[in-house]
Amino acid sequence: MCGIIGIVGHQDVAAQLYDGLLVLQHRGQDAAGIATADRHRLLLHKGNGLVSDVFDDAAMRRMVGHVGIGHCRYPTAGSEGDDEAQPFYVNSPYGIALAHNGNLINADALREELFQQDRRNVNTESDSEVLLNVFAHEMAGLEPLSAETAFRAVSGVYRRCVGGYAVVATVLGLGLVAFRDPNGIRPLVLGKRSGASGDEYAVASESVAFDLTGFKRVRDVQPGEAIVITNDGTLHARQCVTPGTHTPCIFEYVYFARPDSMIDDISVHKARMRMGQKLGEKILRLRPDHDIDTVIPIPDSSRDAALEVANVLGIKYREGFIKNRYVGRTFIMPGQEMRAKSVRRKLNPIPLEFRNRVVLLVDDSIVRGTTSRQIVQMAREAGARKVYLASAAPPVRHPNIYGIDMPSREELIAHQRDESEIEKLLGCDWLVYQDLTDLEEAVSGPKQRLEHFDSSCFNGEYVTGAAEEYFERVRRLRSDEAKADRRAL
Ligand SMILES: O=P(O)(O)OC[C@H]1O[C@H](OP(=O)(O)OP(=O)(O)O)[C@H](O)[C@@H]1O
Ligand SMILES: NC(=O)CC[C@H](N)C(=O)O
Ligand SMILES: [Mg+2]
Repeated sequence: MCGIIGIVGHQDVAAQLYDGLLVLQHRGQDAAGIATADRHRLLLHKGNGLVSDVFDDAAMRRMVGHVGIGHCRYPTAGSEGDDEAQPFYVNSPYGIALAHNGNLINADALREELFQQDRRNVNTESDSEVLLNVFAHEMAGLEPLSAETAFRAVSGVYRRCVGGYAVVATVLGLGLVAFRDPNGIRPLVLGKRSGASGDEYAVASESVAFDLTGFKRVRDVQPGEAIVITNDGTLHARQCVTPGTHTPCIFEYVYFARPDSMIDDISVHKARMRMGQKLGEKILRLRPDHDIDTVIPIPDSSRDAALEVANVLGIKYREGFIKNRYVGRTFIMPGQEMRAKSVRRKLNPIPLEFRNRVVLLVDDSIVRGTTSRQIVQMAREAGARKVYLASAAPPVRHPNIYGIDMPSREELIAHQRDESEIEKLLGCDWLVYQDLTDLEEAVSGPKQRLEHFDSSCFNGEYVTGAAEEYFERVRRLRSDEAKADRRAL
């Protein structure tokens, strides 16, 4: 799940893009990049690493221009190489830089089509470079360069690109173009700031990016909608395709997004608290006479839910695991060996919170089981009498194909296993998962703001459709085994 941001201001925007990327860092730790547009040039700096590693003072000083875009990457297609860091750039037409959050599921066919039919070469394995070339091809030949022509080009992208995508692009001589896939699977939000020189606009994956940069959240970009902010700061918006069913990715609320973000007008923090409430109620239904002494969250992402589980059960909430703040998120690391090592480096128990107690550990989700397996073991070694485990999301049984790197069913601990088998594998005394209807209701909230979700990793229903060969191909290219083989080359 990458993070994207775009700003059109009245002064140089690179420093603000940098600040925005810093707070979107949780969405992608592998690579980062910024492109700014001067009057006659696009300036681009990108590379592998955290935002703070990729940019130093010298790099930042070069990045002039009052329009720009930024990206932090969590690879879901192609390689982890720095040539696939984003934004990507094409010089024709006009000079366009583009950054993308999501995944195209027809990238191979498009790549072929671009070469054979549009005479364009995509020089990496990245689906985002494919998307850029489709957009560039659709822009080529449209005159004059204006918001109108950009909207027509985005309509062309919608006709051709299938999958989950939220996109920011800067077009030299025009300004900023941003759009969201027809099902609104990936998030994109619009912000505004009024200054002495007039209004300034920003778009970002999550509203939290605005907090640090002084923008106010205006609204979410709608599924199938494009926004163009021209160099003079004028905002244009257009529905460029008949929207499909709006199915935002439910995993954003479960894990990816920061709790201090609003996505599709829903507070992630509140959604997680409601997940905890529902989960607590389910535990009470299943075990009215439970013997739990303490509820312990698995930091970071489960905290909101765990606190509410404790409230519903009416028992103590204790921080039993201390997180090393210098270790990043383990789930979005590229290889299983690195993920497994990082759990122990990242989390350490406080034994007195475990000794002789019956503990209920709460996590937001169990995907490969890397975290929970080790955490249960740590809780036992720290002296817990019994270790129960609760997941605020249902079992993850299906691959994600819209921008989360869960390519292979075989890597998922819940694949072809029932809950008692998973319980044994994780080594806990009792395992309880949230039900999908409860999760969806928790996110939707009392105002029922959303009716449908992309819950494909839980129920195997893919809103864009996907052929079995696609899953096979993704598994072949992106399983942990395939990635390890590539790294060994
Ligand atoms: O079953 P797994 O494959 O281990 O994946 C699930 C775990 O990974 C994530 O944590 P992560 O460490 O990435 O980030 P966090 O600090 O935000 O919780 C998530 O919150 C779960 O703890
Ligand atoms: N997680 C994402 O949004 C990834 C974007 C793109 N598919 C890449 O791999 O770079
Ligand atoms: Mg976690």
